[in-house]
Amino acid sequence: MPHLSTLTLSHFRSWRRAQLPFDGRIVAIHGANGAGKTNLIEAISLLSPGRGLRRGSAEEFARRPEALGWKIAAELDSGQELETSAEPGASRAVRIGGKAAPQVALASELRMLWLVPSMDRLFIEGAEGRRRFLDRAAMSFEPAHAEATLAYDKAMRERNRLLKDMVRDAHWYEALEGQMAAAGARIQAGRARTISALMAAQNAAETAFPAATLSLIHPEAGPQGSDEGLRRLFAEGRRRDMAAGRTLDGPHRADLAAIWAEKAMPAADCSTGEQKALLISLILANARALAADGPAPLLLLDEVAAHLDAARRAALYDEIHALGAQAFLTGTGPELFDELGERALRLQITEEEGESHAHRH
Ligand SMILES: Nc1ncnc2c1ncn2[C@@H]1O[C@H](COP(=O)(O)OP(=O)(O)OP(=O)(O)O)[C@@H](O)[C@H]1O
Repeated sequence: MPHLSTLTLSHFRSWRRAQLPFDGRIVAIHGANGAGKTNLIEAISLLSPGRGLRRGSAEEFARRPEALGWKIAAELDSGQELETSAEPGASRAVRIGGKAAPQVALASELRMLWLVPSMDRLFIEGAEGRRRFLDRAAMSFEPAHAEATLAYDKAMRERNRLLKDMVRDAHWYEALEGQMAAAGARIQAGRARTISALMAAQNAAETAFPAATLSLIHPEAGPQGSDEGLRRLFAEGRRRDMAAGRTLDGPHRADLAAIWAEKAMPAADCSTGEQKALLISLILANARALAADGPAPLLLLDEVAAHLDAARRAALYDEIHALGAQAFLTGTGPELFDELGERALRLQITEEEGESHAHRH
């Protein structure tokens, strides 16, 4: 399975400089609050396209107070080298094998899934987070999903500008709506395939985690799936959209509905611990589905262990180990990782005078 064999951090958040070797085993990271554990796995998350697991900006990542340029470099077991960095005031750049590359190209090098504490409220908060969660899963299966969402958003922003400027001329809209419909239909198809793949992977597995029944829903009924249907939806919505000054309906309003299958309970009504178990279940299902026809993804699981009782924790570790995935797990105390035994490499993170350090033991 592909894994990181070395990670080098330079001036990234609380990390001034570090070079960390890994061996493909699970990495159990412990340390006090604020030591820099999340910063470490956030750095790894930036080896995939996007803004990382905390959705930060290139500027925020720069180590304060110096605010020099930052850099993250990794060597994979295949020998491939990935690097991402940003100079002060510039956006982040990517190099693959020493050559400048677009950010989206990272998705073809490494597949990565993560679970972070801010996702604990995923089922309770607005649709945007769930949509992003689903789209990230879709991208993990098909990197081209990212391009479709970028194309859709770009055309929609231009359409919204016309709407705000009260442009009435239909032909200005037709080209943009055509682009939105084509990209939107691809997005919706990718989402539908992802939902089927996740549910199939949950149902096929022997797992300690609950299965969720998933569906794609929309705030309004309308043709949301096909190129032609979407074209009609946008054309018919023009007058109403103009009054609102933006595109009111379309794939950008879709939502992921989740139900705890066995209890027929909507996820939002499940307990905090149950919601966490559902999320873990979805991430594991995603990882299993990926591993079924390709390499297992990297897993970044921030403070997941602390929320689970000992039996569920042991089950999680067994399932990750069975996947063969290189997983990075964080927690405040080393005892949270006892059940992993020899299956994990252990890193303690400490912080001194605002600088994080890693100690292997
Ligand atoms: N740009 C930055 N420059 C320097 N330090 C930073 C920067 N951004 C965040 N920090 C510091 O990093 C620390 C937070 O690190 P991190 O979020 O990794 O903690 P953690 O070990 O995961 O802790 P917890 O267990 O509380 O989640 C804070 O002390 C914060 O001040």
